[in-house]
Amino acid sequence: MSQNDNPTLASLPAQIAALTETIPAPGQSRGLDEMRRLEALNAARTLVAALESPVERIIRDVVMTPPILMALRMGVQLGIFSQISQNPDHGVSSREIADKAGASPILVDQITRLLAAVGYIRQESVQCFKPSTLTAVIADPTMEATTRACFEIGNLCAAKAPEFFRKNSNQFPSSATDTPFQLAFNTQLTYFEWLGQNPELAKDFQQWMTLNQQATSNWVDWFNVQEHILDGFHVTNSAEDILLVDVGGGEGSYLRQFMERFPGVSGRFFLQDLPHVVSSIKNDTLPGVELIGHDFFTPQPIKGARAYFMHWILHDWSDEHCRSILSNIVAAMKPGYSKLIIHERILSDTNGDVASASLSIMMMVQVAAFERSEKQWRELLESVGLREIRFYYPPASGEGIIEALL
Ligand SMILES: C[S@@+](CC[C@H](N)C(=O)[O-])C[C@H]1O[C@@H](n2cnc3c(N)ncnc32)[C@H](O)[C@@H]1O
Repeated sequence: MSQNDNPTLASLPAQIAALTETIPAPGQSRGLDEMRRLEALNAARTLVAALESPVERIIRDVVMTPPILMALRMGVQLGIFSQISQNPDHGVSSREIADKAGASPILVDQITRLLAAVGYIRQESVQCFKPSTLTAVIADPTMEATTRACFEIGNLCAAKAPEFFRKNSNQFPSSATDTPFQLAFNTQLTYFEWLGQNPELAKDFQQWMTLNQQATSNWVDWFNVQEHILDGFHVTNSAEDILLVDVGGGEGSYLRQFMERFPGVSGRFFLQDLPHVVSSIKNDTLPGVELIGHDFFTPQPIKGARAYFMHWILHDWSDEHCRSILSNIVAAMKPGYSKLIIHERILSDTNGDVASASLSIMMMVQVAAFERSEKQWRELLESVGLREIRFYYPPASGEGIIEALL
């Protein structure tokens, strides 16, 4: 019996289409719970891998990925997503997009053709487009900023990486001032020093941080903050009641999340980051938070807090730099009381996930750093005298919590 005679295989396209129809739209009340959704997504990816030939897969990754990324970046630059999402009923023509952007119509045609083919916009008729489910999402200013930041910086570093590694005999970058980033941007500055001199991209970068926070599971919902932080908090009704210091806290999205989840808890909250970041935070966006311009390579000025929190800080630095950052916090911690709370990926030693492995490569090519496994975290924290190191994993996937005491 040929495969075409096998009734199960012959009806495969119809079976998959019928199954697809049963999946509720995101946010619908009878939607899948998050665990089930991720399990189903993995199963669907296995199905695609079974159907796609190896050569098709390789061509998709190697040949098609760069133009798709470029079309997404150009979609932002030409205002394609915002225009189409603002005109859901009538749709927008290539000519209208070109006129508004001052671009040549044939350039717009090139970009819209690919964007429609990959589902970011929907083709209504010849050269006329309406929103798909992705259009309004990518037209959001945070998402557009993320697209710019990841393309302008991350993509360029990745593109320069093979040349960089050829020149350095394929060794892991030895310092944050000698990575594909410096080659790509022809600079001797580190990534963060360079951002300090490029305010537009620095703003986009902080938006990307906010997006990451919105897109990943919320640590205050799954980590037992009450038991691990609040229950042991000494309240003396004095200026010494410091609950949380967010070290390198960016624009404060994680602090805001904490305060919204636990409104009314007593104690002081601090946000620290480089002066150019802190000074860009608008006063009314973080009520109740004390802002401090602080370089975490210098002594920690806030002593004896209940918790020192860091998200996406240590993965930006080599072990040597991390020891310096950590030692400054350790010197401020009250033994047996202050907790270090690190919110980062914890790499598994086998069968790693795509997101963690990709982020680790991004860290390597931009800042000579990497994501860490449990063993690497433990060795790092023990090397600065921390103890009672515990690991907590989110319910589905994403970033964990590493807790330590002095
Ligand atoms: C990857 S971002 C994470 C920001 C924030 N924790 C979040 O998750 O949204 C790293 C942060 O470290 C800050 N940073 C870099 N070097 C620093 C330094 N020497 N001292 C203090 N903050 C620094 C950057 O400005 C940036 O906001």
